[in-house]
Amino acid sequence: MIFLARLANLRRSGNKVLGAVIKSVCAGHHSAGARLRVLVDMDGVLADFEGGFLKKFRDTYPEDPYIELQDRRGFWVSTQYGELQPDLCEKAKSIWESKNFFIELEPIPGAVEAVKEMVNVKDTDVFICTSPIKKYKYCPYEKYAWVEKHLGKDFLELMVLTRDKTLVSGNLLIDDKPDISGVEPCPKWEHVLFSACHNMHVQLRPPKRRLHSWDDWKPLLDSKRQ
Ligand SMILES: Cc1cn([C@H]2C[C@H](OP(=O)(O)O)[C@@H](CO)O2)c(=O)[nH]c1=O
Ligand SMILES: [Mg+2]
Repeated sequence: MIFLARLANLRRSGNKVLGAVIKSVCAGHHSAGARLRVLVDMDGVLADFEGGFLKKFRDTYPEDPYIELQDRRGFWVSTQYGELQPDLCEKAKSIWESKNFFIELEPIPGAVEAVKEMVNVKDTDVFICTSPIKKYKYCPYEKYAWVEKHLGKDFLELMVLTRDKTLVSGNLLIDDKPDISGVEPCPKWEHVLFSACHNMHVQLRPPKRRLHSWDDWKPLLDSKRQ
């Protein structure tokens, strides 16, 4: 703590080299030889929340308008549905608050294979970092059940359920939510935005980058080791 306070003082006093070191540590840079810790988000990255939502919404409310996946904008589904027609905000929420919504989500293409391979990569630790919804009756249980079903029992050990991902330390956080904030102003990880229908049009401010699909995960991890 004292060391960090001194570093912060040096930074304030304008020491450019140390300032850059602190900044790079804050940006999730990785020192050579150390293990790489990768936090993998669940909905929108491993599990197809958007596809599962649209299917169940249309089945449940066949008379109501809906938004095609290519027309989705903004992270929160209920916000865009509420803009389309006010009553659709609550109807949208009713879908992911229902029993079997989370467990029945299909895997995102390539996700299961990628994560199963990633856990066996040398010097790499993988955790599944996911936020449960506040209506907790089904969601937390079903998230565990989904992981067991698609990835296997051993992966239950790797689950981190939190509403605040800034509290979790890692080198990389692969997540489809464009803005991830919380009580920690300087999270350890570099957030890499996983491309999803709702964030395709979001312009990233450099040096922020994307993982366009699971096809590209190996070069991403390699880039953090250099
Ligand atoms: C309400 C809502 C939740 N979610 C996901 C994000 C969180 O999971 P995850 O952290 O695994 O991506 C979870 C709770 O908000 O549901 C969406 O992706 N879109 C939404 O509109
Ligand atoms: Mg997500």
